[in-house]
Amino acid sequence: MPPPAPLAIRVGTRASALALTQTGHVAAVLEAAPGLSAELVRITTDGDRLTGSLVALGGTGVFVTALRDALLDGRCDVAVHSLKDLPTGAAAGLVIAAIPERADPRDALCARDGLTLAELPAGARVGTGSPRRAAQLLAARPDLAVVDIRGNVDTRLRRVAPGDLDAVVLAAAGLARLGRLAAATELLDPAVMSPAPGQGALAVEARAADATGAGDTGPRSALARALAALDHAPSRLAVTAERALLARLEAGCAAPVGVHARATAAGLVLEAVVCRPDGGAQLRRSRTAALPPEVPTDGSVVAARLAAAHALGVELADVLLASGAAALAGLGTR
Ligand SMILES: NCc1[nH]cc(CCC(=O)O)c1CC(=O)O
Repeated sequence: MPPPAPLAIRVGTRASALALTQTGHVAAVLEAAPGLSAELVRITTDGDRLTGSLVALGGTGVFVTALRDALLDGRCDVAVHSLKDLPTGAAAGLVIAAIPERADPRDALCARDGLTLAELPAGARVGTGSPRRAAQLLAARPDLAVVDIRGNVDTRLRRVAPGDLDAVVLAAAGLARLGRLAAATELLDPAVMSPAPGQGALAVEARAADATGAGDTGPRSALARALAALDHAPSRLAVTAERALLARLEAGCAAPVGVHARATAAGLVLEAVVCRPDGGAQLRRSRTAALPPEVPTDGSVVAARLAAAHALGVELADVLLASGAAALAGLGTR
């Protein structure tokens, strides 16, 4: 008998250069899995169509709602998102089936003439559309003029030009995926510029029914197995803590909140900042959780480690809330 035709997986993606690069990586992994082939399905989201500032668009979900709708009505089988654009609230019927190995979560300063943040002249004009980046820039350098910008990575990089901006701040991961990391003049220390929750990570979303059953033998389980193999446990652990903090703070991706999780010998260290939008005040706090020792093959240990990471995010959020984070950053009011 000839081998069965591969199961064709339709991979939903936004059509930006960054999204196509990210999705291409995931599609290539699925294509290489036994029994699968992959094709891209381009979906236009509100975040691509509308040109207002991100804050005015309402923040949460502008880049993902159309992709989720396409998954739910069967126009695609998996959808690839930048995890930091994915709202923390669960979508009924969908799961984050894989979080591939995370790239560098840091933000990058892309300045003229190779300048670093400390070297920018007084009053320099720095572009970002992110309240989180704006507030931390101003906290580090109150003399800077922060300019609200939008657009894809290349559009933003082009704004660094005589008579326009002296610098922009972009995610290092996005620059790297586009082959533009050379434009970075400084990778900003998270102690100065705490990244967005989940920055640098991708989320592969799928219908719950397709992502379970990795142990079965039917054709559908080939997808479940491939997604499980694509998942990177340390990355999922880190972003679980970061997103638990974001959810507990009731902060969207447009909130002036930064957080960064890293694994150390002592356990998972979570460091977060909540800023007043003008950068005039910020709360920086950190907590560490000792995790149960890793046993990758034991599902209950994996679940216990994720639960501990989630609890760490909630705990650190509560520390911040007890210190006045909600009033400082205007959380829960949008
Ligand atoms: N909101 C836009 C967006 N979503 C994900 C990335 C970069 C890649 C990543 O963080 O994974 C970017 C661009 C940027 O912030 O510079």
